[in-house]
Amino acid sequence: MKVALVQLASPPDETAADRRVRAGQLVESARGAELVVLPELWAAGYFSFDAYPDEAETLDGPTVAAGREWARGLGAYVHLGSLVERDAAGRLFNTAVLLAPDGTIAHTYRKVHVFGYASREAELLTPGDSLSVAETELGPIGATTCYDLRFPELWRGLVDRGAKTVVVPAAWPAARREHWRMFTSCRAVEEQVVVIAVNAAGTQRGGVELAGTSRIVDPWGTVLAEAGGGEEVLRCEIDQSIVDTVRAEFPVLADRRWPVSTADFTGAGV
Ligand SMILES: O=C(O)CCC(=O)C(=O)O
Repeated sequence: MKVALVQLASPPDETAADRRVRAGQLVESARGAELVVLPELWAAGYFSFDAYPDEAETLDGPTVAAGREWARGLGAYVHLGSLVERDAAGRLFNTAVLLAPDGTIAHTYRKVHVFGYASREAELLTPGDSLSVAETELGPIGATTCYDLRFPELWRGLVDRGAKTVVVPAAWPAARREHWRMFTSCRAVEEQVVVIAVNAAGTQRGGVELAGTSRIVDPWGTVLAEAGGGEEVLRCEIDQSIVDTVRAEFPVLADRRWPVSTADFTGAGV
């Protein structure tokens, strides 16, 4: 699978409309990739919390409309990262969208673990309550977003639903870059999946510096590609057979004992 990670910046002095145009140019430069992935809430800018209500859109809004065109134009899957979605009841979500090469929506995922540390996301957005694995021509792709990296039970839920690749759009600050590296590697090894983690770059509202460092990690823990700190398009070709090979040779998932047999863990202990 040929992938391109669009590690986009969301400078506070750029409008969302201008950013969509610029993002489209970067996406176009990824021609030849079968899957193109963008970061979390890049149109509004993750740290532009005051802008969430104004930039919120439905799945018929300008960001998904642009993504449909990109997907059709490239003949590729486009994972739009995520956008501030407004539902019919007026609630706001951090929603990831995967578009198929014909421009149709392959799946959506509303971020479950909204973030509240030095962030107003948890105050402004409603958490999602379901997991999603899309069956695609590129294999089963599971959805997570940013902070979800710290919750392994969500990842195990994706693996139990068949995920072999997991995409992680993010707006992860540079202050915790080593956590980002550690969790993306850890989840890949622990869940025996390919992790495609695409972070934002640059400095956002409030002077928050993003880590960049988008990366692809295989289930053996090998880092197949890693970006620098600035805006860039990172390309990589992934041999997806690595997932079945690693799972067969080192059958950690098959060796699970809980919750397969919880009775084993009900003893009094020491
Ligand atoms: O967990 C972290 O350190 C960063 C999480 C985050 O920035 C997010 O979920 O948007």
